[in-house]
Amino acid sequence: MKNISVISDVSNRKRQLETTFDGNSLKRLHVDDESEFFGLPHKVKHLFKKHKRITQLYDWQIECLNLEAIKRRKNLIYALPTSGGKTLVAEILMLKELIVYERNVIFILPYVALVQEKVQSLCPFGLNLEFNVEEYVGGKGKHPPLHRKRKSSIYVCTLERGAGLVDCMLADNGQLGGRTVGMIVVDELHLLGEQKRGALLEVTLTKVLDFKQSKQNIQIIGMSATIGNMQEIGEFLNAHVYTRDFRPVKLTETIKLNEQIFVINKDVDGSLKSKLDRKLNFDAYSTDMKLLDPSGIGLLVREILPDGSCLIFCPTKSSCQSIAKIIYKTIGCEETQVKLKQKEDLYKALKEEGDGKVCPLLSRSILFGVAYHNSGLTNAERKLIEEAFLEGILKCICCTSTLAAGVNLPAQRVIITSPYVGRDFIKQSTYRQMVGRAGRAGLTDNGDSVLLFQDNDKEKIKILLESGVEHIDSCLGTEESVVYSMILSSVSTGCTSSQQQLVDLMKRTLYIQQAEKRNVECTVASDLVESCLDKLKSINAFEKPIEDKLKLTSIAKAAVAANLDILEAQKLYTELLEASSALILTNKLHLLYLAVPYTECVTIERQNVLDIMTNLQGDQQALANRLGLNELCISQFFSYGKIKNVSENIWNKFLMSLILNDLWNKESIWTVSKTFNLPRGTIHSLLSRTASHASSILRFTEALKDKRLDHFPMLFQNIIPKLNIGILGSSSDLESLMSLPSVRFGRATQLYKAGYKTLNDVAKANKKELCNVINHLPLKVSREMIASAKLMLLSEAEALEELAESLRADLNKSMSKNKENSLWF
Ligand SMILES: Nc1ncnc2c1ncn2[C@@H]1O[C@H](COP(=O)(O)OP(=O)(O)OP(=O)(O)O)[C@@H](O)[C@H]1O
Repeated sequence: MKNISVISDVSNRKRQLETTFDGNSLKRLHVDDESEFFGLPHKVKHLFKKHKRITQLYDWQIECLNLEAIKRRKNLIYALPTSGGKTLVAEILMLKELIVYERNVIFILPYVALVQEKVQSLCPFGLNLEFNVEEYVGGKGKHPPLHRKRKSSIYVCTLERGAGLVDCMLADNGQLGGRTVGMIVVDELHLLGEQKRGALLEVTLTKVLDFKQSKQNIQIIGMSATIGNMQEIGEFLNAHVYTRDFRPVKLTETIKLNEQIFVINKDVDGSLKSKLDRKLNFDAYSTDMKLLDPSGIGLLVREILPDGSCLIFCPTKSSCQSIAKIIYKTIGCEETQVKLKQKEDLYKALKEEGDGKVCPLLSRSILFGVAYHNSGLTNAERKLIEEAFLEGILKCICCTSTLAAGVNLPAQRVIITSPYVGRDFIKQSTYRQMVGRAGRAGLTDNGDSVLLFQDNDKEKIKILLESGVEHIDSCLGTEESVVYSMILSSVSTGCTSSQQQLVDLMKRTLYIQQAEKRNVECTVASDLVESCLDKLKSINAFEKPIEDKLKLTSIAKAAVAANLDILEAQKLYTELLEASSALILTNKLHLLYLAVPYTECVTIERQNVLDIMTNLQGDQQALANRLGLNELCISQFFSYGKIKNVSENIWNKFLMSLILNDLWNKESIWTVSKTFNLPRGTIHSLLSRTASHASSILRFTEALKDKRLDHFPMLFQNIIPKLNIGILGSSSDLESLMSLPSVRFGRATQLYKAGYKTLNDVAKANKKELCNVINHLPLKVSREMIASAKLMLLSEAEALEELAESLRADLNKSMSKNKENSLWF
C-alpha cells in the first residue's frame, strides 16, 4: 500500500510536510498563512471576495467548518434551506484538499448546467491557486483521466460521469490521473431518492465506502436542502450530520385564492396559520387585461417593479410561453425604457446563438424585461437568459420546475402559478426548492413567494404546507440494471471477487439497511446477490470461475469501462459487428445512427415521419435498406402508426440519426426543427445525449480490443468533438473557442469575428475589451472566460511537458540499458 496518512488537523500540517502522499510535496503550502482562512492561504479569502463578493462567512458556515468531525476527516452531510450558503462550505473544504493536501477531488452535481456553472466559477480559483479544473459532462472529459502529476485536479461531473470516475479511481487503487483522491463531494444529496439516478448515486457511494473502509480515507461530503431522514442517511454514509434552519434573507410565504392573498405561518406545534394580507387590486387593469390575466399574475409582478425581480413557475412547458405573453402585455410600457441598450445586446446575442433568428415571443418580451425558460430553448439561449436575469436586464422569467433545481437564480419574488407540475400535484421538496429561490443574499433583505391555487385544492394545499420534509427511500430495489452494474463494476475494479464479498457490499447499501430496519421480508442481501449473479451468469457476463473467483468476460469488462448497461453493451457489440461488415462511410449518417442511444425516443408527428421517409436520399435510403426499413415498414407505419418487422429501437434510432445528419450537413437548427416539427431544445438534448453515448462507445471499443472493431475508436473520435459542442455544422475554427465553459456558438462566432480566434487570444484578452466587442457579456463571465482559457492552455502545456519528461525518462532508461549491454556505446 502507498504512503497514506490520515490528516487530523490543519495544525498538523508541518508534520504532513514530511509524510506526504505518493511523493507529492506540499510545496504550495505557505506556513505563514496558517489559520488565516480555515487553514487556507490568505489569498483564498481575497478570491472569494473578488469572484463571489463574499467578505464574511455566516455563523453556521464557521461552525460547520470547525466541526470536530471535519478536523478528524469524518464524512459529513449537512442540510440547510435553499440559498443558505451550503456550497461555500464545500468549496472551502475542497480547496483545502486540493491546495493544502494536494489530493484530487471529485465534485458530483446533478445537472449538466450546474456542472458547467461550477467549472466556470472554479476556473479563476484554479488559475490563482494552481489546480486543474476538469469538466466531465456528456462526452467531455477523458476516461480514464489524463495523468496530471504537477498539480492536483478537481473533477466536476454529473452523476453518471461521476460513477465512471469512481470506477476508474477504484481500479487504480484510489488514484485518478496519477494522484490520490482525497474527497468526494455530492451536491443535492436528496437525489439518492430519485429512481435510476438515485440508485446509481447510492451504488457509487456504497463502493467508495467499501473501499474507504479497507484502503484509504476518502472523505465524503454531502449537502442538501431537503432530507427528512438525515440521521438514517448519515448512518448509511457513516457521516456526521449537521443541520440548521438558516436563511440569509427572510422568506415570506403567501398563498393566493381568487383575489385574496394570505400570509402563511406555522405554529410551534407545526399547525398551519394563515392571515389575510391583502386583496389584489385589479383597478389598474383594463377590461381586456382582466380577460387576458384573470388570476392577476401580471399585477403580482407589477408589485415588485421597477427594482425587484421575479421567477414565475408554470406547470407545463407550453404554459411558460403563454404566461410570458400575459406578463409582457400587462406589466406596463415603462419597462421597455429600462436598460434598453443591454436588452438590444441581449437580443443580438440571442440572434447569434440562434443562427440569425430569435424566437418571435422572446424578441418581443425581452424588450419588457420578460423571458420564458424551458427545455424547448437551446442550452445557449437558456444560458443567455439566465445571465441577463442575474444582471438585472431581465426582471421576470417564466419557467418550469426544472429551473428551481437546475440553476442558481435568486429572485425577490417567486410566483407559483399552479400547485401542479404537469398533471401531478406538487411535491413538498419541489415546492421548497421553488420558494427557496426567493430573496437575494446581499441585495435584498427579504423575499416572498405566492402560490396560486383554486378552491378545490384547498385541502391538498394545507397538507403540502403542513407536512414535514420528505424522507429519502432507496430506489435500488426497483433498479435491477443498477444492481447488475454494481456487481460487475466491483468485480471489474478488483474490489470484490467472490460472492461473499458481494454480499458484504450489498449489506452496505442504503436499500438493504432500510429494508432491515423496516423488517421488509424477502429483502436479504445474500438472496439478492445470488439471484443477480444467476441472471448475469445466464447472459454470459462471467468467465468460468476458477476457485470460486468471479471473472468478467471481455464484453462485461468493456461495458464497465464504458459505463454501459451489460444488456445494452451486448446489443451494441452485435450491432457494431454487423455494421462493421458494411459500414457506409460516404457521410456521417451511419456513424451517427450507431451513436444514438438505444433509449432515445423523441416523438415525431406521423405526417412528418411519412414526409421524411418518402423523401430519403441516396445514403439515407441505403442505410434504411441495411436496417430493413423498407416500403412495407412505411406502409405499416402509415396504417397503424407503428412498424412490425423491425424493432422499435432501430426505427427510433434511424429517425434520430436523420435529425443529426441534417445538422451535420449544416442545415440550420430552425430548418431541422421545422422539418421534424420538434422544439430546438429537444434537438439539442438529443445531441448532448448522443455525444455522451458516442464517448461510451469509444471507451467500449477501446476496452474491448476486438480486431474486428478496431476501426471504430478512430471513427468515433472524429465525430465526438462536434457532438460535444453541440453545433455539428460549425467550422472547426470555432471548436477550440467553444470548449470554454461559457462559450457557445454565438459567442464563439463573435469572438472569432473580433479577432479572438484561439484560446491563446482569449487568454491574453482584457476583460473590459471583451465586454465591448461581445454582445451581452457580463464582466464576471468575461473574467471567468479569460481565466478558463488560461487554465486550459496551462493544463495543455503541462500535459505536454509531462509527456516529454516521461519520454525522456524512458529513452534515458533504454540508453543506459544499451550501455550496460554493449562494449563500445
Ligand atoms: N457568507 C456569505 N456571505 C454572503 N453571501 C454568501 C455567503 N455564503 C454564500 N453566499 C451566497 O449566497 C448565495 C446562495 O448560496 P449557495 O448557492 O451556496 O446556497 P445553497 O445553500 O447551496 O443553495 P441551494 O440549495 O440552492 O444549492 C450565493 O450567491 C452565494 O455566493
